[in-house]
Amino acid sequence: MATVCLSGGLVEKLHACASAGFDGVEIMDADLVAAYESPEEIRTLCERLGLSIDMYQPFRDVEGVDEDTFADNLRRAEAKFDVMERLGTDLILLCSNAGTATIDDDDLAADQLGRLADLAAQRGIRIAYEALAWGRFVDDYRHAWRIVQRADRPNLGVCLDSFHILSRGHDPAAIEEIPGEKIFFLQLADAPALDMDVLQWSRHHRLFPGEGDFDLTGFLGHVLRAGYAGPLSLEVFNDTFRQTAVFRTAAHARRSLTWLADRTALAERRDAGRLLDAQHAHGVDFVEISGDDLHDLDQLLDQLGFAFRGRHRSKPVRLWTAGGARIILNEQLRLESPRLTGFGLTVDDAAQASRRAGSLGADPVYRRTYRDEVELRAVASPDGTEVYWNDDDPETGWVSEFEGGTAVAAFTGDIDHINLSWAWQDFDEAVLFMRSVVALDAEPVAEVPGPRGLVRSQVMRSPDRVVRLPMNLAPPTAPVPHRHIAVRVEDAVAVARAAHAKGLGFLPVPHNYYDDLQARFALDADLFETLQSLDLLYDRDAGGEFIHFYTPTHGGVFLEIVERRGGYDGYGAPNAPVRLSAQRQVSTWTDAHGSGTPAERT
Ligand SMILES: O=C(O)c1ccc(O)c(O)c1
Ligand SMILES: [Mg+2]
Repeated sequence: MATVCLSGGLVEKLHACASAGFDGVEIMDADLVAAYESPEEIRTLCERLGLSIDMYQPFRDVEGVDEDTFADNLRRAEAKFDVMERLGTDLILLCSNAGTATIDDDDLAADQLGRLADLAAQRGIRIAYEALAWGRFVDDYRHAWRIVQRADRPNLGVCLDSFHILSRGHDPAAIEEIPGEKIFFLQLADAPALDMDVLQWSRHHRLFPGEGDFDLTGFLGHVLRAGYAGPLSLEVFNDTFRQTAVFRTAAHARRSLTWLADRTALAERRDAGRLLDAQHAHGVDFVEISGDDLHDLDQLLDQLGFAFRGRHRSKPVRLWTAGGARIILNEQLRLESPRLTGFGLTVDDAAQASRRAGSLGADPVYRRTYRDEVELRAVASPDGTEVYWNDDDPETGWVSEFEGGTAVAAFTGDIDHINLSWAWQDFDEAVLFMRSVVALDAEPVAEVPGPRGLVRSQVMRSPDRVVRLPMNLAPPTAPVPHRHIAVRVEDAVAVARAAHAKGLGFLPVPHNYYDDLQARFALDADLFETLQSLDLLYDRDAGGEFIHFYTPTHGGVFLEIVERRGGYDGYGAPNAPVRLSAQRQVSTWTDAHGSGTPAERT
């Protein structure tokens, strides 16, 4: 772990690395310079914590300069070699010159690196030369390797950093042409696919492996096939991770490395460090809403046509269902306003899913259960939202613990998707959590316009696409992140009509939306009239059509009813701005006028 990834002072960072299970660190020059502890004290602390100091970094701007400047560079280097001796580490990272280089000449660069290496050799120090993506004359790892070959010193090798290579689109396959023992160090970082200045991208937007768009499994495969046997180190410059609690970020980073090592072990057919096979979810078992008083939600579910299936035998928990859509209302937690606090997934082997989650460092959740009740296996996601696994038929299993319900649902449904919003500091960790612990795949990041700006959104889904979790970034001002449950039905128009008849107020859709819909799709008159009269939304893609509507929000939750016609594969994203604006309209009106919705006014 590079200490630059974490928040706080050097001593805290080292404690956090050790407690997360790292066995070595790259110490950042800036972290040491700002520390009150001497290099000897840091060395002792690392020894006691069981951390090796695998590298000291970075040293900058050595090669491609005139002789006077180079002489000063050697003087600077000697001072850092002194510090390394006191720290007890023998490897230093040298970044390709991005600041002072004036002479573009590989022979000169090789000569200067060679002379630096000779100076280092007198102290038993090795140098790992890294091509920065924004280096002045050397910005490609293949170029750095050519210079290292030309210098031809035993204590001079390369440092490979996935960010510099993949951000520039350089083919990592040529890594296999470098002998493994000349790769002195490996730094791993993921990143979102952005089109921006590469230095800014690197310094602010790197992510832990599994959180971005880089193919790190493929990358690491090339490095291992080259014969590299040194540490796998994370070097992630990211403003969010520098602001979150240091122990938590270290644990999060460790999960990322465990996951990547496992994926690569699979790809490379190595068995070392292999996790249990992932359990792919094949359905949503239930979604749970918690709050102090959930009677408004009882009413909402009743109006939508859900069946009340009863109360739990031993807990203040109620169950509503419609076909395979099971919604639990839980009044055990003393939350002031309702929140979506958990969901269950069906898998082949729940015990294995939870053992694998444990190996990935996920926090187990304990729910009070009695001997004659079904054992619940769950873990807590980054913001505490609980994820359960079930490998039984729910109808004969946990559902039978609910008693006293009689009604039959007005329709059959299924959970189509669960929309989860996350606070800014939890989002990246949530992507990794869903990918690693919950074994979902990540779709590319999208941006949805809303009244408060563009909202970052990313869909996570099971390989068979049955379980879908669109995730988005909650506005920083929201007191509770809004989340919703989308229920798929055969006939959304019929469900809407019946719900209207039972007095359910929908989110009012602006007339302008329907004008625009007609302009885009030229719908037939009947369908158009139906949509408009019932406040329904519509979308179409190459595969089919989508009809949907949203209920009003209760605390932080609302429901969506969706109908997929043909092979429609989206989530009505083009309608999200209209939904967000309608929700804002309702809450603005409520804030200003106390209660009620515009729909109730008309
Ligand atoms: O942003 C930088 O300057 C920087 C420094 C050291 C590294 O290893 C690196 O990848 C980037
Ligand atoms: Mg680096």
